[in-house]
Amino acid sequence: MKIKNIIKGLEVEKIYGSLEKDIKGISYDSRKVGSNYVFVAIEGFESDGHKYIDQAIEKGATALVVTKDIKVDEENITVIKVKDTRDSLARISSNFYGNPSEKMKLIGVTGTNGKTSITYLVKSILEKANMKIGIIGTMGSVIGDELFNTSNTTPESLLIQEYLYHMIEEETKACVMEVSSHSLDLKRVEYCNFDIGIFTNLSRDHLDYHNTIENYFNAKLKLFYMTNKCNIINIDDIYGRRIVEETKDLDISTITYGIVEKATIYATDIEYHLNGVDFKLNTPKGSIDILFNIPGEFSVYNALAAASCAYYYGIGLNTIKEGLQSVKGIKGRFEIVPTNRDFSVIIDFAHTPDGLEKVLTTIRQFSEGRVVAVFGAGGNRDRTKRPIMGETVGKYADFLIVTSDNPRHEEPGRIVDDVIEGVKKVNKNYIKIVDRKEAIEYAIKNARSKDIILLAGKGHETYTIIGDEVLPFDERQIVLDILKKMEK
Ligand SMILES: CC(=O)N[C@H]1[C@@H](OP(=O)(O)OP(=O)(O)OC[C@H]2O[C@@H](n3ccc(=O)[nH]c3=O)[C@H](O)[C@@H]2O)O[C@H](CO)[C@@H](O)[C@@H]1O[C@H](C)C(=O)N[C@@H](C)C(=O)N[C@H](CCC(=O)O)C(=O)O
Repeated sequence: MKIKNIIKGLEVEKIYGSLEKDIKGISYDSRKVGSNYVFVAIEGFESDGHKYIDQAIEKGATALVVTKDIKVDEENITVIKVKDTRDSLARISSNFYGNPSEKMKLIGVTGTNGKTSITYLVKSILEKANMKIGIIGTMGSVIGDELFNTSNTTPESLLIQEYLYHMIEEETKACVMEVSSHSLDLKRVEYCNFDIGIFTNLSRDHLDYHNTIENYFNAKLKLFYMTNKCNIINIDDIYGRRIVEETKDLDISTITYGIVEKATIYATDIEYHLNGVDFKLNTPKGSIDILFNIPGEFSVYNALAAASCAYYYGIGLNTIKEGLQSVKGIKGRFEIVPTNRDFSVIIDFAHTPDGLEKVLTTIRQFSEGRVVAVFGAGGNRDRTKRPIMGETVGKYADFLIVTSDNPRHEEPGRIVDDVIEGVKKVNKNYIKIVDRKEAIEYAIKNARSKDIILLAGKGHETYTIIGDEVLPFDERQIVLDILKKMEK
């Protein structure tokens, strides 16, 4: 594609050199530049892409997108100066891949908790309506029948556009994408043509990045100004009600959902049990009973969000029911590990105070024995939430084993101490075992009849991040190995 076509719609300050060159690819990382590439120099948090321009040229870049004045051989290298290279990266990536989001139904899901589950529920329902669906999110990206692992929940704009392009090639009709607050702030989803935006809930998280919950909210809010057709909002959440208020003058539809507040789509007759939750799904076009296979109130909210999306697309209630009921579970979301013992082990991704409260109150509804929580907090991420996580788990669990969870570059013992600071305020029944495998082993070896052991934080992850290393760590397998060892 010629440079002049790639930069269509780009806000350009100055251009040096020819726009007639053919471009074979785009990269914002000098190490990944190939022959006849555009290199986009981004001023990041750790480093500045402008420092790597020489390397990018050496590797074959023939065009540069920059924000700073630079000196290069203008005969051979085209330089495009812009105000914002993150925004520019999103624009040129979308152009390069033929603006794929305009050729499909794109559904964005944002909020602190529930995003991943909702993407899989939407996929399940739309598939029952004979639509081929792609996913971009925490558990990787689903394109056709393949799963591609991504390190971010919402990848960089270049990768998003590439994935959407491949989805179109696979004749995918819709993509459900988890949209993180970081991605909204860092313009990864700019120029994505969203049909629908879904809001789940908002609670304390990522304050290391956003500093205040208000900034965090404002980042999420952006999505609801980007959608073209419909915003789907949980109005039982105070921030959901704010989104409805803030976007009320936009010329798009709003569907609200909830259990408590008067919403467009709502649940009644809710009956909770350990293996799921039954409820009546009510819509303006009628009601239907749902036997949902994932327990907890949070599951009702997730199901309502997905049902609202399907409802907007005119999918009938029976198909919605079929789609919801055919989901037997979602990896790492209230996942019960089969132990064949008189105690239970549940793996859940909960890693925020609100997420932990939701999963623990759900367990509390059915627990007949003790609730034992094995959990920790991630390193190089929001420190302020650690004691609050400790206090929350301390309130709901009978016994706590505070351990490591992706320490990254921090000293794991110190992170555990930060968590314990909060635990101590409410509960004295805790133990510190920094090594997560040993912590799980301790929980299982000391389990009593009817105990429920919650392994919180890792969820679907099958690795642990220590320093820059990503090491294998699959909790399902670890539990089974420990049980096997105990049999000997
Ligand atoms: C804070 C943050 O989000 N940082 C993201 C950001 O990094 P950055 O732009 O600051 O990169 P940098 O390291 O300073 O480098 C600046 C530029 O120099 C370039 N460079 C660097 C070295 C070199 O040799 N050559 C070169 O060209 C880099 O490619 C980059 O373009 O842009 C990178 C490329 O897209 C992201 O990978 C990176 O995410 C980091 C890894 C991250 O962990 N982000 C987390 C916080 C995040 O985004 N999380 C959300 C939410 C998850 C949740 O909900 O729990 C997510 O969506 O995943």
